[in-house]
Amino acid sequence: MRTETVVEVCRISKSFGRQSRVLCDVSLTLKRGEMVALIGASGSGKSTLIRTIGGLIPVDAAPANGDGACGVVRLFGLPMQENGRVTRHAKALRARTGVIFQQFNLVPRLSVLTNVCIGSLGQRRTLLGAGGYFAAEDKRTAMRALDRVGIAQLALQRGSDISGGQQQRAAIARTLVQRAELLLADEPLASLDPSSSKRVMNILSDLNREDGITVLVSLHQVEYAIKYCPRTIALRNGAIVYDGPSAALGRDFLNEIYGEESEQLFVPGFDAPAVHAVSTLPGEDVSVPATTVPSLRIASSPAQIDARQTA
Ligand SMILES: Nc1ncnc2c1ncn2[C@@H]1O[C@H](COP(=O)(O)OP(=O)(O)OP(=O)(O)O)[C@@H](O)[C@H]1O
Repeated sequence: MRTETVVEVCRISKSFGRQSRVLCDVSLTLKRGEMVALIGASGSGKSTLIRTIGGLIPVDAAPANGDGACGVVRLFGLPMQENGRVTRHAKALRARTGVIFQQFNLVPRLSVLTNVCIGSLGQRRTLLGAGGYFAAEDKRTAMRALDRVGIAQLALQRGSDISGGQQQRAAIARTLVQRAELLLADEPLASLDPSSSKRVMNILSDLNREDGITVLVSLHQVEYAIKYCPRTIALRNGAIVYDGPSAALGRDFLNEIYGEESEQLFVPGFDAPAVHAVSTLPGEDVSVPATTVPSLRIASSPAQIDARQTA
């Protein structure tokens, strides 16, 4: 049986106003059940790529001369973006896609429970009843989701009164209530301490393995990519410079890709472990000794990357 393609990005570029391009001819494919890290130095285009995949900002229209570019983003086989426009499928596709931002995920003055209940709005065909209250069943579902991410006891606190890590966990709970099949997490660890970061990554990893949710998570620190994500896509100046096993991302290799910028990607004192147990799809575990990873060339064209993905 062929594994379903959940995300297909075909040669997209993105510019803001007259600035030079922030994303340059980016292509990638994510299969159902993958957990993939997106790494890159500050300003490399990680957030922009995640936002274009989520249909939150339009990509540039493909050049009129064709030039081999197609400029399409497809989710679940349907176009989210084409011809420089977000398509009419966007609403339905967004309902299947959870997005977690670096911060400002919660409405501060609403309770954590209500914030999580908001995830159920995409499932509704009708508006909420008078007063905008959620039904008891919605609240029970939200409580189960909060329990799953370990913060059920905070349900009645205001969104503004819980810690950054707890806010990220509440945002993840909301995507559970939403029943998202694809989770796009844009630097969810950006403002968290190491212990909160590990907790958030463990939750994302559990959802990926246990529920088969496809996860694309952008990360500043490569150690989390290596520990939690079997595959990493690396951006530099808006272009993909590597797409392959995270196990290959040793200090030397990153230095080769990024030069001095690679220092931004490590926490001080970090050394890449020699062996990484990684899971490519739910239930499928493989151990990849770093020393046995074939010498990986840095991708210089989408064709090379595609060839590696299908190898
Ligand atoms: N709305 C916008 N208008 C103009 N420029 C933008 C906009 N959004 C992003 N940029 C620019 O695009 C480039 C890439 O930004 P982006 O936020 O995607 O990078 P990033 O890799 O996520 O960075 P960081 O890790 O610091 O969050 C930056 O130079 C940024 O200034």
